[in-house]
Amino acid sequence: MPKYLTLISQMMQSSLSRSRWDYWFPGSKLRSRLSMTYWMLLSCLFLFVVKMLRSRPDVMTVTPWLAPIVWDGTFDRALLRILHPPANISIVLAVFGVGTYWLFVQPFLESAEMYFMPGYDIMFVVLTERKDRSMPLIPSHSARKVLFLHTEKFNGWRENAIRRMPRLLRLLEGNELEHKPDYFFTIDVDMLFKAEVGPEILSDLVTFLHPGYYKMSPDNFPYERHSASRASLTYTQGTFYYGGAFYGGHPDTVIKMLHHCWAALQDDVTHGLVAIWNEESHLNRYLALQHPPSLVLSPEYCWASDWALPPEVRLARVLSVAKNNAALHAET
Ligand SMILES: CC(=O)N[C@H]1[C@@H](OP(=O)(O)OP(=O)(O)OC[C@H]2O[C@@H](n3ccc(=O)[nH]c3=O)[C@H](O)[C@@H]2O)O[C@H](CO)[C@H](O)[C@@H]1O
Ligand SMILES: [Mn+2]
Repeated sequence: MPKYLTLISQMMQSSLSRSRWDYWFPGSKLRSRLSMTYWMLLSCLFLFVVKMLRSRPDVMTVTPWLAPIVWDGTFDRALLRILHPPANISIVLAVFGVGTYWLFVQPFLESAEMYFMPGYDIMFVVLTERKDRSMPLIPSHSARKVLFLHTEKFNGWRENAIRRMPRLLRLLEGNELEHKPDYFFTIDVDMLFKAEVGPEILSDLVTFLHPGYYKMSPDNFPYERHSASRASLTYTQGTFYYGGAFYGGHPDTVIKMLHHCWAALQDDVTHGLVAIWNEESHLNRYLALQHPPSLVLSPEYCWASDWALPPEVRLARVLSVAKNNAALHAET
């Protein structure tokens, strides 16, 4: 065979030989559909990131792992309502009103009734040791339900705060709820909703930037620094400091996080250790190393009521109430 014919035959064979792509996805139609979907998804992600970055150039709106950081002006509620149709989504918001913290329950529920996820199917779960729970709570015309559940009162503020984790696990894994909600959130009770908190918070694992540390560099974060603790993070680890007051997401994801953090916290206790910010320190380590949040709320979602608003915080959607800790904790 002449040399040039051998060359042509070799070229044809090599073009016909199956590439790795052909091997996994035989059939050209499927192949082209997959590659089209891939490019469409990639372009959507690119457009999304560009839009997020341009919407609020004064603040960080996307984490290094591409999770949105929700600031006023970064989302379109009408669009989000289409993506998360209120008719199809059930949400539980759980709060603890144990001991002296009972006094926060009424104003908290009134504000939540007004501003927490208007239009959605909401069940408020209030966990308390009190038998007498009589108060107006939320207006009787409200479509929202309040479920009171018993929880144990422990000795002292710290114990009551950390014991929320195992109690929430029991709530989510047991049969106290009629059915598992689509989303589950928990929040400190010493809070007031001041403006709408809507579908922009719906995601797999949600937490918020602590208002005291969002402008600081990670080496100034109050992470647990003692290497013996299971909450510890080194000075080169972690990107953000998250508050422990408000978190949630899909129930199964929250359950996984609670199991991990509660086991780590108990392990610390058996070694005589208490992390610097209790369960908040364990949450921070989990979110920094094990499972980065899929959505991060800006400090708009937990601002302190006695702090002035800096220009980047256009509004406080949720305010933590100024409280007299000495008096509150003395009686609890
Ligand atoms: C804004 C923020 O990020 N707050 C966190 C912070 O302190 P805080 O000072 O905000 O904690 P806190 O006193 O509000 O306690 C946390 C919550 O536990 C409940 N509670 C606590 C004690 C008690 O006797 N009865 C009772 O019901 C109540 O719902 C309260 O809101 O650090 C705590 C460390 O443990 C928690 O991580 C809080 O979520
Ligand atoms: Mn609080």
